[in-house]
Amino acid sequence: MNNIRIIIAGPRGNMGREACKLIHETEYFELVAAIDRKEEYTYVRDMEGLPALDAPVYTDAEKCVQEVEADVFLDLTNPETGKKHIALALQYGLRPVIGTTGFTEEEIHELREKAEAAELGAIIAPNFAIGAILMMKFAKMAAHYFDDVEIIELHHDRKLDAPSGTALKTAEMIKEVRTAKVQGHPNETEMLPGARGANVDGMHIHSVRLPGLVAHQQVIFGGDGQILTVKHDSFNRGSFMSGVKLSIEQVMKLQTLVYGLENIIE
Ligand SMILES: NC(=O)c1ccc[n+]([C@@H]2O[C@H](COP(=O)([O-])OP(=O)(O)OC[C@H]3O[C@@H](n4cnc5c(N)ncnc54)[C@H](O)[C@@H]3O)[C@@H](O)[C@H]2O)c1
Ligand SMILES: O=C(O)C1=N[C@H](C(=O)O)CCC1
Repeated sequence: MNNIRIIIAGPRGNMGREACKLIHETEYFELVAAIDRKEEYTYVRDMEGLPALDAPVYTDAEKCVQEVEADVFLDLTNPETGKKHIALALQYGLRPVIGTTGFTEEEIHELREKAEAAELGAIIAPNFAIGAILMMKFAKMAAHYFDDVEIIELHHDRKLDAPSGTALKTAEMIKEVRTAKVQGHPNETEMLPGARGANVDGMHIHSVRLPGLVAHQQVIFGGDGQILTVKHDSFNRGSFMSGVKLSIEQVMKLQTLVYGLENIIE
């Protein structure tokens, strides 16, 4: 098998550091360049705490994809940059693996058309943790039997987006099978705006942000005399790396855009 040549954006972030380690430790992965915000580093090996990789560091993403031959563009930056990078990768014939969130349905549809026209694989993964994918799948399964559900997502207080991509994805998956219903008392009033959380098709999503947390979610279903809770916790960024590895491998075999690893994992 040929090496999979990877460009990473955001190598010094929490996720980027783990991903650089993963690439370094995987025999058939090769880091060919990194994209950083700071003009301070020449090679990845110059970055504190990162493996001794000779990949050059760019601050201009377009220059990077023009100059470096690569197969996969791995983005672990922020929602705004992730959107720019996925378009850039597809434009220059690279397969994007995007870990950032915040894509609308229309944006995903448009990007899928671009990927298919270019015959390129692309993956947008709101959550790379295999346990979180199973949590979403189990929640969808339960939604066949319970129409009343609330989602509580809990993350570290450095997170930029709310609700989380995982919570939105979970709500979308539940929506596919749940009988539409406005939940709670028909006359309920919020004494403080936002008290009932965000509303997706009558389901409520609550976002908690606290130091000490990493990424956690509970999906709570209520029925006559019973409650079912489906729960997942990521305690460190290492929990996401098996999904990052799988995504890099799978994107090489795809010719379309896949949104969510539940579409890849049986
Ligand atoms: N899909 C998943 O499973 C998953 C898991 C964890 C985090 N995330 C998402 O991944 C992203 C990164 O998370 P994190 O915890 O590592 O965040 P972080 O803030 O620790 O790291 C982000 C890094 O991106 C860099 N960056 C920002 N803009 C950039 C640009 N224009 N070019 C190059 N680099 C740029 C920052 O300098 C920083 O080093 C976030 O959007 C987060 O929501 C996804
Ligand atoms: O740390 C984050 O930010 C995470 N974001 C994902 C989301 O928005 O669902 C999940 C994993 C951690």
